[in-house]
Amino acid sequence: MIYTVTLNPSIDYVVEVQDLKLGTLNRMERDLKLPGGKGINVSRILSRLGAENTALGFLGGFTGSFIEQFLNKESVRTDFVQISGDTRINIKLKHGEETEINGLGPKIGPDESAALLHKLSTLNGEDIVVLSGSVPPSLGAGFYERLIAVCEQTGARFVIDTTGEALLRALEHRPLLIKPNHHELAELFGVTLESKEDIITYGRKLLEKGAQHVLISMAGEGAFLIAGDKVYHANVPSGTVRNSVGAGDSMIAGFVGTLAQGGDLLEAFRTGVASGSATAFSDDLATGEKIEQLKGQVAISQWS
Ligand SMILES: Nc1ncnc2c1ncn2[C@@H]1O[C@H](COP(=O)(O)OP(=O)(O)OP(=O)(O)O)[C@@H](O)[C@H]1O
Ligand SMILES: O=P(O)(O)OC[C@@]1(O)O[C@H](CO)[C@@H](O)[C@@H]1O
Repeated sequence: MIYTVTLNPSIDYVVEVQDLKLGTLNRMERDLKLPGGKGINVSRILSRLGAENTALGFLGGFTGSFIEQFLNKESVRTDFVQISGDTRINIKLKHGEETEINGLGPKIGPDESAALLHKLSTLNGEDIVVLSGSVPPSLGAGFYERLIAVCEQTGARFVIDTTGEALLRALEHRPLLIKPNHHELAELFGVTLESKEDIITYGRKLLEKGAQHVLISMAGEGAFLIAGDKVYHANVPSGTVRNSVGAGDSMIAGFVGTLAQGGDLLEAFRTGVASGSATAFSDDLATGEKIEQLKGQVAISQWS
């Protein structure tokens, strides 16, 4: 079974304003309220791909109830720790370009964090845990390390989608997958990546530091998968980008869901890319049908 962990879920309040003017009243053309947070997005796509999963993390208040009900209506299984604070609301403002304003997130108390660690301690070696997204400030920057330690005790494999020090510290624990985009990869090493060869050189370093598979997404410019001594490249399908929120999460879901269902590495890569693009071409996250449709447009070749 796959478990996703979203420490800091959100309602994503998607607001479309045609001609945004700061310092005055603007009226919305359209708005949309969606359950958000990276692990939750992974869970929604996994369910659409038929991959059994449970969404874990913290939810509280009226915003938390909205998310739980929405997920349950989509038949996403949930087992969140209920907290006393209100789950945050993140604003996704579409005004020709996309501007995001993400909340800090509620305070998580010691009993609440202990309850999540306890849930994870019941997993086993058959399970995969996807750890995604920001950590609420009250949990402290090292909280992912505590979750990884529990995964290691149970034998569950883990995927981590975070940035900076937290990602680097996770590598020695041999994550099944990490998925930086090329900008995050450059930031991790404090370098400028001038060419595809540079991207591969630094991607390989993440493998050397412990990651089992490294996916490097480059938005509309394709993606690399680095595994063992092989590097594969995928093109991305063409289409009209409507929304980039959750494209990376969809890619992770497509990859991990395929592996968990017994698919091979290249099929996982293909499904990952198709899932990311299918979300980029949709208002909400991708549907299973759209992902299937796009898979045929993803060509994978061995790069080196
Ligand atoms: N312009 C695009 N055209 C086609 N596919 C895209 C485009 N942008 C994103 N995607 C798809 O989504 C995947 C992930 O995109 P990206 O590299 O932007 O990751 P990310 O930065 O983690 O995404 P997010 O916007 O969710 O943070 C890509 O590999 C690709 O499959
Ligand atoms: O603040 P974080 O946890 O870094 O990111 C949260 C978030 O921006 O990521 C998801 C898209 O990947 C959205 O659903 C959500 O609003």
